[in-house]
Amino acid sequence: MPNLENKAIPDDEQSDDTWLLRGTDIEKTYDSWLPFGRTVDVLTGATLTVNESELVGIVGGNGSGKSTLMKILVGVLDRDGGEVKRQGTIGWCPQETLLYDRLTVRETMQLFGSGYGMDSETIRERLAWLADRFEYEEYLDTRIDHLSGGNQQKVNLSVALLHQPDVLLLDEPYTGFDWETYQTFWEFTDELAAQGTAIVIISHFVEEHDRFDRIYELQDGTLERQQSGEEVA
Ligand SMILES: Nc1ncnc2c1ncn2[C@@H]1O[C@H](COP(=O)(O)OP(=O)(O)OP(=O)(O)O)[C@@H](O)[C@H]1O
Repeated sequence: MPNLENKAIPDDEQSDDTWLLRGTDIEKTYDSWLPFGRTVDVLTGATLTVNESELVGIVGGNGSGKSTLMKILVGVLDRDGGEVKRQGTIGWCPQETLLYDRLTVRETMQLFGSGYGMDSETIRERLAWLADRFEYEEYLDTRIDHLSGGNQQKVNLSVALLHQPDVLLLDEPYTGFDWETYQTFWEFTDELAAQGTAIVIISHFVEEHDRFDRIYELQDGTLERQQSGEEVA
């Protein structure tokens, strides 16, 4: 295990009382299941801190390990080395929708909501609010496998938002959104950040970069801090 005690954290990320998510020296190798198959060293010491009210972007080429890192930060994938610390509740929107085809949208939210420990009335109210905001009220009794890809993605995102988590981890959450929904998404994330939510988004588009407080590029298994759009301007 790496020596975590001596790991330097840049000054602007040190604020001990406001951090909600910290990953330090995260390492991950995928072993091949085949006898002579290739092992992939995806993460070799990735470090980041996300504070309250921050919108942090993670960029990087295809296969650089962004989804792997996010799964480790969420806690759904084991790491080989390093440390992850979380404060508060987590909401995760995976790149591939993790929904049950045969459930309706309403049943999906009841299922995840009760998993989060929410009561039925709170789930109903929150779903009504999200469905109105992302404009899918007419599909609440439609089965997931009968929804369009964009509407499935809205439900996937809503599952992450349902319990109003303290930390949101979103893996390209707007894939398939139409322009209006895409704009709603960014307005909404700005509102959440203003209310104190810490948000991490895996992003591919350069045009989005000035929306972030901080951007990290994942390259060769580690995270390098990039200049955000505002800092460049
Ligand atoms: N379960 C797995 N077993 C073996 N290798 C894997 C597994 N999951 C991912 N990989 C490999 O790990 C590397 C990183 O994958 P990952 O999905 O984390 O990258 P990414 O940056 O999110 O890619 P993209 O931008 O294309 O979504 C890739 O080479 C991928 O093939």
